[in-house]
Amino acid sequence: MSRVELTGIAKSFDDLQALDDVSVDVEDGSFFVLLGPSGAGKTTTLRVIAGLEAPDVGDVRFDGHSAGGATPAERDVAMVFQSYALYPKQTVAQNIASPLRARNVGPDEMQKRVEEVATLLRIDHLLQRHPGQLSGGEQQRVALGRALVREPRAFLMDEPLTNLDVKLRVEMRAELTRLHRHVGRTFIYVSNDQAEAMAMADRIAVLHEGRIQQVGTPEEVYDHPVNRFVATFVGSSRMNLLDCEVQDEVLIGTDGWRLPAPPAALGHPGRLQLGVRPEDLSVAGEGSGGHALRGVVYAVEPLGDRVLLDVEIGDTVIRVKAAPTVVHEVGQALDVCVDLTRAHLFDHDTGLALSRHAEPARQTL
Ligand SMILES: Nc1ncnc2c1ncn2[C@@H]1O[C@H](COP(=O)(O)OP(=O)(O)OP(=O)(O)O)[C@@H](O)[C@H]1O
Repeated sequence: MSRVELTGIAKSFDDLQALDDVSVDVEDGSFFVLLGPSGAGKTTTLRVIAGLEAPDVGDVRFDGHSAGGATPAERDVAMVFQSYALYPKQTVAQNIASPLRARNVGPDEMQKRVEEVATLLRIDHLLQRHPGQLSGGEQQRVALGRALVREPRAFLMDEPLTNLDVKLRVEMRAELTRLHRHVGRTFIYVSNDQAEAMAMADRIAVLHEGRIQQVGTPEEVYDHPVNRFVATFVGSSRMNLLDCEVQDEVLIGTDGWRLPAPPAALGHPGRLQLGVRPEDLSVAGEGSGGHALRGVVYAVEPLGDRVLLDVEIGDTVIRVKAAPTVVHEVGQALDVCVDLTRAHLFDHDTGLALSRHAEPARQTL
């Protein structure tokens, strides 16, 4: 059992507020990702959970009991870092066994547990090697093995895949989710890579400048971002933002375009931003209908299964994921169709989403 709750955590380093009123509830056995850019406060949050950093304000609870002044060892959590921190002079088997040696586990039991963990991580053939004889991915598995062998109540992982090459990262993502299902323990995983978070998490907490922006399933943060930061941080291609305002049930773009105003925009005075993901845009005449923006192709990036088009709409360049079947050329004029049922609206000044998901337009222009 290990439910981890943070309530109203604040932490400052001198005059820098690293965490501000951070509250999250991590369910027992879930794969919870703390996602945010560099400096957002992710590692500090993990260190507060581990007991390596004392919060100025707030409480950490494990299964409903306050961790108070409990030491890291008393909290019984295992940390895995991006640097593997293996003992270079010890074999893989000795490295994995090191937490058990510290707990005076007998040699037979120790060997059995090390072999079980090594089999699970598919490094059982490497047990007699030293870390210097291993690839980065294998070293990371040994570091995971050392955390797994003690069967802690929760695993805290701080960007453990950062040092691996892209292919290995993707492979290890799948390994970690398999491992999580197998051990059934709580994983709290820090990442600045939204794709990693989307692929692995049961739930994601998006952190920015020390504050939790949103907590939800990957689908919730992707489809219903609560503000512009979450909307643009989550997604492999950045969400397009177009400045506009609403007049008489029409969204009027600063760049001169007009679209039917989604209900959420009606009656909202002042400046807005229309947010549309590249996959919710298409080139007119390529199959999908919708309301169109007139533009000129600025750049073309073929990806094989899709073509990324940068299109100038007035002074704004937006990105469109287009079908690869039609050839597009720089300078070509075209109409970009907007799927308004998938569009988002933000208050220009506060960045807050007007509605969590805009409804289909009420009128057709
Ligand atoms: N011991 C410390 N002393 C002073 N400032 C610190 C300390 N630890 C963290 N900070 C500052 O607190 C802020 C949050 O740091 P933290 O390491 O938690 O961010 P992060 O989201 O994990 O970033 P990264 O992805 O770069 O590791 C940063 O501005 C950082 O410089």
